[in-house]
Amino acid sequence: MAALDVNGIRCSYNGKPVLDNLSLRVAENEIMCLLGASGCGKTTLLKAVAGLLPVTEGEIFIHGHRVNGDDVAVVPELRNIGMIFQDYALFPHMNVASNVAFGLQNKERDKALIRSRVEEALELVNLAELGDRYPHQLSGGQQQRVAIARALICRPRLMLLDEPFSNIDTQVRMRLIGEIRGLLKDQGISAIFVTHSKEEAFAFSDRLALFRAGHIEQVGRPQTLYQHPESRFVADFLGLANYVPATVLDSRTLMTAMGPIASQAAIQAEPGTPGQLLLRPRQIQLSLAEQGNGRVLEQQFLGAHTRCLVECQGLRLEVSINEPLPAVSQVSVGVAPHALTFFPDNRQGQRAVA
Ligand SMILES: Nc1ncnc2c1ncn2[C@@H]1O[C@H](COP(=O)(O)OP(=O)(O)OP(=O)(O)O)[C@@H](O)[C@H]1O
Repeated sequence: MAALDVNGIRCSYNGKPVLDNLSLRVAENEIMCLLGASGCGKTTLLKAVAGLLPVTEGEIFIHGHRVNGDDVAVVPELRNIGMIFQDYALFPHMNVASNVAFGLQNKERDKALIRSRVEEALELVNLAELGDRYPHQLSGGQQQRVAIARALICRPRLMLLDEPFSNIDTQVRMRLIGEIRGLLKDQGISAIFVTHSKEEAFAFSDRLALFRAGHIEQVGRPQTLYQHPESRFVADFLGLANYVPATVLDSRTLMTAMGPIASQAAIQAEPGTPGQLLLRPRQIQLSLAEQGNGRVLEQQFLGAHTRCLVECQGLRLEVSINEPLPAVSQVSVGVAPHALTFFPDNRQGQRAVA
């Protein structure tokens, strides 16, 4: 059974539609990321799932139970959902333990039980020692952990996180993301996580849904979307993309200005079809060669890798290499063996075929 099933929902604000016939399924113990530009409807979907916004059409099931509709309208507090927001929303006048206990106090009267559940939740987020502190005495990362402990104390089976890491500085962010991901996995909690940042989406999610103006453009594993986007919109959103004009030679080969390029998977287009080959900066290989077909125009050493702008047969290619090359280099430009992604020119919306 899925943790969440959203079937063809529509939501609007003041009569203006924001989500249009949107469907999404989240499996048990899966972390799904909603990624997309500002205003495309990510938070609106979270609100609809949480029951904070009416759904005008469609169905929402949480762990198999329908939660919306004329005859069933499950209120937010009965949906067994934990929610975490960007601004942590901690009460400044309450210490950490009281902030964490807050979620449970409406549901539970046994004070000893509440105390032990607070301890358990604080231990899970590595804050066991800080129960007496107040929010202003904590770092951003620690405040976010308190917010997570407060959501965990009610033992939700589905967690909704709306840009939970955007106020955390970059040094701490990736570590916190790894920790929270591990925690959700250990506790068997499914999650939906909203972000603008593709790095966060890649690091945190099992699958990601890329939004575009109220609908989902593509959903799948982060690596699949990055390496095999179904549209140029997805390709461009997820990172730097080179497009090399190409023509299908046969089901395994494209002809380009750089010569024939072999694909490790079949290309689903007729021989002779013109289009664009997608090459990520890491999929292009350079080797120093005096008679090479390329020339390095620009280089930027960026620490973990070097960005290189290369001119090759009239094309300008963004390439990512480990170490900088000697200045004014002539290079031979090749393509790392992989299953090529090809966008035929005549397809509507430039859908990919391989
Ligand atoms: N309460 C509201 N009343 C009217 N319009 C709203 C309201 N909340 C959101 N909207 C509009 O609905 C659209 C979707 O908003 P939503 O908050 O879901 O986007 P988002 O993808 O989460 O954006 P962001 O990444 O900036 O948070 C936007 O055009 C927004 O202006």
